[in-house]
Amino acid sequence: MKIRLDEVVKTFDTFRAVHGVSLDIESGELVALLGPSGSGKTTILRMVAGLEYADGGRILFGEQDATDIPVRDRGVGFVFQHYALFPHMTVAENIGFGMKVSKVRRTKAEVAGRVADLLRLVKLEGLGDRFPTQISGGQRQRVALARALAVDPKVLLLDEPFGALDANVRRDLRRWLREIHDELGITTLFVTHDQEEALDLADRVVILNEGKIVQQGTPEEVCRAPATAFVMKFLGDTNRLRATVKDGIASLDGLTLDAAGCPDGPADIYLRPGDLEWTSEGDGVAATVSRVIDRPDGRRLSVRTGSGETAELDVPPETVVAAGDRGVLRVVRMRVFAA
Ligand SMILES: Nc1ncnc2c1ncn2[C@@H]1O[C@H](COP(=O)(O)OP(=O)(O)OP(=O)(O)O)[C@@H](O)[C@H]1O
Repeated sequence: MKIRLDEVVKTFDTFRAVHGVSLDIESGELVALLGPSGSGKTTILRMVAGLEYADGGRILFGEQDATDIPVRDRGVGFVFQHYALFPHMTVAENIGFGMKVSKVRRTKAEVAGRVADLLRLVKLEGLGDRFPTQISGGQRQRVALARALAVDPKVLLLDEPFGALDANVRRDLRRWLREIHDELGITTLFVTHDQEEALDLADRVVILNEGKIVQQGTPEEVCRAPATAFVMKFLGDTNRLRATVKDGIASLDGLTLDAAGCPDGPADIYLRPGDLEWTSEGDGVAATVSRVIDRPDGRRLSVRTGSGETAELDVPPETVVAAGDRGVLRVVRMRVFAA
């Protein structure tokens, strides 16, 4: 099922939470809505679900205007952050619940067969008789997904489904969700404020800020060519160094860098920790190491430049360096935006 949002607007009292959002989600695509808290992600998801009405623009399911389709006929499955499993029902009863209340009539044996298939799909065979309090948080979210899938949704909506789980469980669950998505091919809209999760999971990432889409593209596109300083900062660790641009050339502590397309005047140079190299001499920005932080996969240096700005960069684990060392920051790649 293809979904189209066309200039969708949502206002709560006087506060505009969504400002004319247009977005196409292709059939079978997994799209992540990514943005900071309050950027309108959940509101957009709720409008697609029919739990909230847009007060401007249109939402289309296929060719049909969604406002003409009652919520229960939209064929939407949901999973929310806080597992809304029924505590007094077993795992199997939770998964089967939607089928029992559905318009599609199924015999007891059909429901039981489908529940068994879903338990296998979400790798919870043997746990059907447990109650939600007798399984882990990650297992509960898998039950919630099985319950959402039980009624053969055409669209799957997931709102921070792994938000309450610890980092390792989250990583496992998102890889697993991706596998399930690849197997079933259901059009999926996934809300998260976690960049790593969005980039790891989605075919396409839609980045929101203050109720507007600021950029959308494949993970590769948004990582390689962030459209604005906001996207650059939001997608991961960055250093910002102040520079001046004149005729497409940025000057930074005596170093000149290509800034084609950036208007003359003050500018910010953004560099990720992996965009800088540490050398003892050569072309670059002179700096002094203020701190070395050891990590399993390398060493992170905090440095201070000659003009007093700070930056962080990563060096291989075997690099011999200590606080107080002087050296040069070599710029491997960078982005420049007008300040
Ligand atoms: N029912 C409501 N009444 C009034 N304001 C609301 C309502 N729902 C959401 N908002 C406001 O709309 C804005 C967008 O909220 P929304 O929940 O969509 O953001 P979000 O990006 O999902 O944030 P989070 O990651 O914190 O869940 C926020 O400023 C929020 O306070």
